[in-house]
Amino acid sequence: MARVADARDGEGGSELRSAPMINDRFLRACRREPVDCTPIWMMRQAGRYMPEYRALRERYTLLELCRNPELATQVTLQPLRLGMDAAILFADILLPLEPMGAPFEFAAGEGPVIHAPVATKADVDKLRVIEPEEGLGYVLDAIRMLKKELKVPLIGFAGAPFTLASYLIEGGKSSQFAKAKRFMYTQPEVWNDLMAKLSEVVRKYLRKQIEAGADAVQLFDSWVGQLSADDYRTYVQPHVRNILKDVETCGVPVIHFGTGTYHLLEAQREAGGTVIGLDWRTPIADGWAKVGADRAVQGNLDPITLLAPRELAEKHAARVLEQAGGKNGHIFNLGHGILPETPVATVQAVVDFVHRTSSRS
Ligand SMILES: Cc1c2[nH]c(c1CCC(=O)O)Cc1[nH]c(c(CCC(=O)O)c1C)Cc1[nH]c(c(CCC(=O)O)c1C)Cc1[nH]c(c(C)c1CCC(=O)O)C2
Repeated sequence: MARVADARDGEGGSELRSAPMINDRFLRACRREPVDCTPIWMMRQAGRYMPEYRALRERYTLLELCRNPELATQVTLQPLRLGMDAAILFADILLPLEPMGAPFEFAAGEGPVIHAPVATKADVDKLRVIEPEEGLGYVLDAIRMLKKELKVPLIGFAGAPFTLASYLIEGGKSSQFAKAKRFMYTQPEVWNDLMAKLSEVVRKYLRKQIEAGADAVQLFDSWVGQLSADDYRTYVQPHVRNILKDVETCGVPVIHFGTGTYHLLEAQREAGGTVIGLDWRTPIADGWAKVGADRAVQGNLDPITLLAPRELAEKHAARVLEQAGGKNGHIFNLGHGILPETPVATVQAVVDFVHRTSSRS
């Protein structure tokens, strides 16, 4: 742990400010060390499927929850009653866009809406490469607050440049990413500038999250599976590599996540990451073979199986564990975020099932 503490805090006081960590099986698995049982957490584990989250959302908007460190702390802690082995900071990948000069809102039923989507070189030139304290200090405050409370590791995160650029250019959610890809093909130099600016912000932001106390960080490249392997290597990989190679020197695990990425796993591995995320389309054993035995893997239950009868969800969870083969270096997770209509009882059942059936003792 000394390595982690050193990298984390220039003031040398982070360990004193933190509550003692009692359960570190998530961090051990990230480092491919032996564990007493397979650790589990779930992407979007704090969210609308939980009644206590919905109750808070009646009083506050999503952005209000994110921007208030006390509320963000409270929401981050909510799912831990289900026995998760890690907490993920409550925030959103889009938060850096506003201080960079691209304000947005979450419109009911529509997802994010960027007020002025990026279309031209002038739009890219206007975006500011901010320092994280400038405009994102509330996220760092929430991390410091959480570290006083937590008995499990805290995961910080950021969006990867392709996924952020796709929201900026599309103006919101998209299915084919036609605007973003057209931009990439028709204005490759401007694309490169945009990716470089986003990467620099993300690199600094992840470093600051680690300094504030994050025990691991995850880079969400949720939509990068839309690209061919060639295009990934040309237009995206150098930027992701710049982020990951730098952040890896902080000494905490870095999780590199995407969906629909079976064809990209080798290229993602080259770009970096202590742990590579796999979605449910990729059998863990196949994905792990592509990613290499020197990396840990995270995944990959289909989130929709949590809407099935509990026994079936458990059967799918058993299959994930079986494919991971009880090897060191598997972190159980969903292949993507949990759906709002998921029954809490099924989440609880799967967490208990994974702990019970993967027990090494
Ligand atoms: C693409 C992306 C976003 N945000 C995020 C991603 C990458 C992961 C992924 O692919 O799902 C990441 C994210 N967003 C949120 C978290 C919190 C931490 C967690 O528990 O995982 C994390 C890690 C809160 C949130 N961010 C959002 C919610 C929905 C909640 C609400 O309205 O209260 C939550 C809990 C809103 C959001 N935020 C985003 C979208 C597209 C939406 C709307 C879609 C939806 O409604 O589910 C952008």
